[in-house]
Order: sequence, then structure tokens, then C-alpha cells
Amino acid sequence: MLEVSRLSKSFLEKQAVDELSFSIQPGESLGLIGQNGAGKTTTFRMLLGLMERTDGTVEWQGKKAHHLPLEQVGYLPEERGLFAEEQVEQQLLFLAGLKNMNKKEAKTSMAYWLEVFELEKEKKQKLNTLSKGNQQKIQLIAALVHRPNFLILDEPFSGLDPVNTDILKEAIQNLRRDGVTIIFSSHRMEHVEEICDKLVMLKNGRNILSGRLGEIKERMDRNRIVTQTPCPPEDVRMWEGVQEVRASGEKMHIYTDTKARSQDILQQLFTYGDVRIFRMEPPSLEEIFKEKIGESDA
Ligand SMILES: Nc1ncnc2c1ncn2[C@@H]1O[C@H](COP(=O)(O)OP(=O)(O)OP(=O)(O)O)[C@@H](O)[C@H]1O
Repeated sequence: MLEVSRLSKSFLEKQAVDELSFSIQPGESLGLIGQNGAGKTTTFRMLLGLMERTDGTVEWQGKKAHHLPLEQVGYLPEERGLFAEEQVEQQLLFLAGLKNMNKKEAKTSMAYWLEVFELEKEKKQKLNTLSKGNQQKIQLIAALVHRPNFLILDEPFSGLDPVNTDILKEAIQNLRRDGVTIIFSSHRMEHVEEICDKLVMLKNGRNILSGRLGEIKERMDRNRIVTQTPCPPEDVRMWEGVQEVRASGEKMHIYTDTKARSQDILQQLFTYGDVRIFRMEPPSLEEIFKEKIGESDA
């Protein structure tokens, strides 16, 4: 559906996006992650034609394109920007109209999303009288109201409380089930882990890790063992290949450099007595992120 090859953007000396390649198929969701300034927003802006690329190609449904077909796209920009003084309902209908949606359809779609995000009571209010989180939800509805089949969401969870975060996650899952393709950025790794099929990790504009989440975890050799044992953590820290040991209640988390260490560790734990729990867990996305971002550029 979308194939991005060697997409690059430089601002004078600064290489904001550096030969970024990825692809996404209909109904997939891709998480674009990276530290502040890694190049996520710049990538979105180039895909939308809001910013000229320095190099690279974008293919949409097999054909080279300058940018995505805007009538099919919903965009939640990082810099939120609706009309503060306008009524919620009026501006949502106006924005749907700009995307060629007829008024009846727009009203039905708007009513659906206002109900999903529990904002029916606020629809007659001016935007600037709403709380920050509710304004954020209206901005999300503005990206969704014309029923796009491709969504670009720049930090969609920022400013939302835990209840609204769950509502948005569920809405995103439902959109995916309906075949909507989604690219989103987030600094919250647990959200990325829950809702993306694929991810692209950027560091200084470069793709440093990408693929399906399960496969990425499988590829990571760093291993976490969760165990319950009478063995003191100080002893485990001395063993070969052990990078870190953390006590968590009655359990101990042992991080090793390779998966191959697990059998040796189990053997050694047995010498201290009863091993009540011993399981290997893949690293969380947050752990992978910290490890990859922390690696040197050399
Ligand atoms: N218009 C611009 N002129 C000059 N430099 C820019 C411009 N836009 C972005 N940059 C630089 O490009 C780099 C990437 O910025 P970008 O906003 O894409 O990062 P990001 O990953 O979205 O960051 P954040 O997570 O903080 O939103 C940064 O170093 C930024 O300062």
C-alpha cells in the first residue's frame, strides 16, 4: 500500500531524516518511535506533502507519488490547531466538508465519534471552553470524521488520562479491524507494544531497528529470567554473562547477555536449593528501546 524508500530530509547541516525505508500494508499499524528530535514529525510531514523531501521515493499502491492522497488520509498533527473560538460541531462538519463528505454522512460520522469519545454534551461548546484532554479528543475526531482509510497520528495519546487512553486504544483496534491503516508516533512504549504490528525505531533520523514486534523480540539476544530462589542476588551478580539483577518482591529478575546462559543459571540456582519459579521472558519494548538508543553510533 505504502512503500517508502530512502526518504531523507536535511535542514542545512542537520540530517533530520536519513535514508528511511519502510512499507505498510492495508490494515496494518506501524509505530514510529525514537527520542525527541529523532525525525518522526518530519517523516509525517514529508508523507503528507507538507514538507519537501531532500531525497527518496514514496510509492502509494504501486505508483510513485509526491505524497499520500490527502482525501483518503486522516492526520492528527503534533501541533494541535483547530479553531479555538468555533463551536465543536461546526468545525467538525466544516472539516468533513473539506474532505468532500456530504452533510448527512458527516453528521452521522461525527455523532458516532462524539459518542465513542463521550463528548456529545460538549458539541455546542466553543473549543477553547473544553479541557485540554477533551480538546485533544476533538482534534482526534477531526482526523477521523471523514472516514479515512489511512491515518497518521502524531503522539495521539499525549494529554489523555488513563480512561481516555483506553478509549482511544479500543478505537484504534476497531479501526484496524475495519481495515484502516495506521502510522503513529508515541513515546509510550507500552502503547506501541499494545497496538502496533510493526515498528520503526529512529535514531538521528536513521532506522536503527524495524520489523514485526514479535520478530524483533525474538531477535534480541538479551534475556530476562524471572525466578524465585533462596539464592541471594549478590551471588547471581557475580556469575558469567549476568548483566543485571533486580529483586521484585519475592521474585528476582536476572538479565543475561545471551539466551544461551539460561541453562547454566538454572544449574547454579539449584545448588542453593528449591527453585520455585524459573521462566524466560522476552524483553519489553521499553527495554529494547533503551538498549538500542543507548548503543553508540560507531
Ligand atoms: N523546520 C525546521 N528547520 C530546521 N530544523 C528542523 C525543522 N523541523 C525539524 N527540524 C529538526 O529536525 C530534527 C527532527 O525533528 P522532528 O520534529 O522530526 O523530531 P521528532 O522525532 O518528531 O521529535 P519529538 O519527539 O520531539 O516530537 C530535529 O533536530 C529538529 O530540530
